[in-house]
Amino acid sequence: MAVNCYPACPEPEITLGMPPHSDFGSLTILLQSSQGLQIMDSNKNWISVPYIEGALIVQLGDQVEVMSNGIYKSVIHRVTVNKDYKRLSFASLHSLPLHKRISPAPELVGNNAPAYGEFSFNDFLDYISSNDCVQQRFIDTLKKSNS
Ligand SMILES: O=C(O)CCC(=O)C(=O)O
Ligand SMILES: [Fe+2]
Repeated sequence: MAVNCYPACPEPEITLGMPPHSDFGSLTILLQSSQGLQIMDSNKNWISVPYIEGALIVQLGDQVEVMSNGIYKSVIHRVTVNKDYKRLSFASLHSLPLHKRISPAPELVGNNAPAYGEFSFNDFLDYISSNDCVQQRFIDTLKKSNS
């Protein structure tokens, strides 16, 4: 579980509360205290997720994208800030075990080559400790050129 706190910001137009990313795990279940979450659509436009009191937002993560061989995409999202009030979010992050090696399900690959390479949580940790994750997401490093 991650609890995120975004203080009110005097110049919200020149910063972000959280930069664009997709979550590493399989599923994220999120509760937000006010609007701020944005998701990227297929045309690369940012769409604000409406605030509905008490609603839980479910997002797919990178593990589902890889296991489904790209049939389901992980959600690229970011968080904006505002100048009037503090925002909180509670993210319940669901992931396969840390040592588990994850790869596209053969049933979904069919006769084609898999679109993603295999990875584990350790590979992900190595990547985020030595790379700029805003420039390139970890999942992009797993994509095969045939995808
Ligand atoms: O604050 C939010 O709405 C999103 C938080 C988030 O993306 C995360 O914890 O990974
Ligand atoms: Fe996230």
